[in-house]
Amino acid sequence: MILLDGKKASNDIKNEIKAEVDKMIAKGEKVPHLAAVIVGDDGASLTYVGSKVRACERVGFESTMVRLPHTTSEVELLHKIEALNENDDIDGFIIQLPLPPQINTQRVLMAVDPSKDVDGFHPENFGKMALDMSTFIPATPFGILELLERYDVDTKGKHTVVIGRSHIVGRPMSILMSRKGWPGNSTVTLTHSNTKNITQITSQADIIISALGVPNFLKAEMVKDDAVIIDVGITRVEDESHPKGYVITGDVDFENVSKKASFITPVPGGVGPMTIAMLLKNTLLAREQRRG
Ligand SMILES: Nc1nc(=O)c2c([nH]1)NC[C@@H]1CN(c3ccc(C(=O)N[C@@H](CCC(=O)O)C(=O)O)cc3)C=[N+]21
Repeated sequence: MILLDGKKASNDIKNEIKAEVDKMIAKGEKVPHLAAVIVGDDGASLTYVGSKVRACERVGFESTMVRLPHTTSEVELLHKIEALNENDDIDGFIIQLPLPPQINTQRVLMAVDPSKDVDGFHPENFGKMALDMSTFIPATPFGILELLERYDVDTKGKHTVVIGRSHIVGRPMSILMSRKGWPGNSTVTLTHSNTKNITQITSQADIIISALGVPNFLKAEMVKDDAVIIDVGITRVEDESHPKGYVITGDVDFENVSKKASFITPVPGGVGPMTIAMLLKNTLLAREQRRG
């Protein structure tokens, strides 16, 4: 079994990005500037956005965190987005999800200038991705592709089973794994909450990408020998014995599944850190495209 070490790969990527930023600085160019908008004070969301800001500092990017109260109206958020779209100093920005219930997420994501949409959530960018056009690929799926590539995982002609059809992971992942080229070229089955007999499907998978959010959902009995296992789950499970009061738990019963797997991502330290590294990569791309 080979561990797909997202912590290590993300550090390598950050060093590569840092080297690019150093070149920009040496030439007297403006460095990439990422903004993150967070509405409300959900603990997990604040942690993730905090990690993104720290990652920016680490590679030499400028960053701005925009904090809005949980009572923010959709119109107020749309005005903030308009300001970020027009602010020439900002190269890319993200609206941290989930948003409070009074705000329509799809309308908000459609308001982001596609050229600054480093999350790749705008329908124009999602459409481009589905059509193999160059665009911002959503950070989590992008990070998974990057991990498969860095560990030289063979995906061609393999059966990939994706669990979960979310707009930010499962759905784009199913499209990307079926695309021509590598990583990709696999035969994809997209499973979800209405899938019947999921064990019958996962047992036939060469590659399983689980983005469900149910701790320890994927058991050893559901996996065939030598499968490649990608765990996107990051649920906080209460645990009094831990200083933080919780442990981050993946979708995969790692202890038992890892005994059968050829490659497997740990949680934490797998897909999560890759997500942050690829957001930085998209922001660097946004800067380069805006410079022309
Ligand atoms: N607009 C938007 N873009 C996102 O990319 C986005 C989002 N909204 N909403 C929530 C999800 C989740 N997400 C994670 C990022 C990093 C870790 C991460 O670094 N995880 C660490 C552990 C972090 C911890 O201690 O909680 C790890 O897995 O090792 C996890 C999850 C980005 N998301």
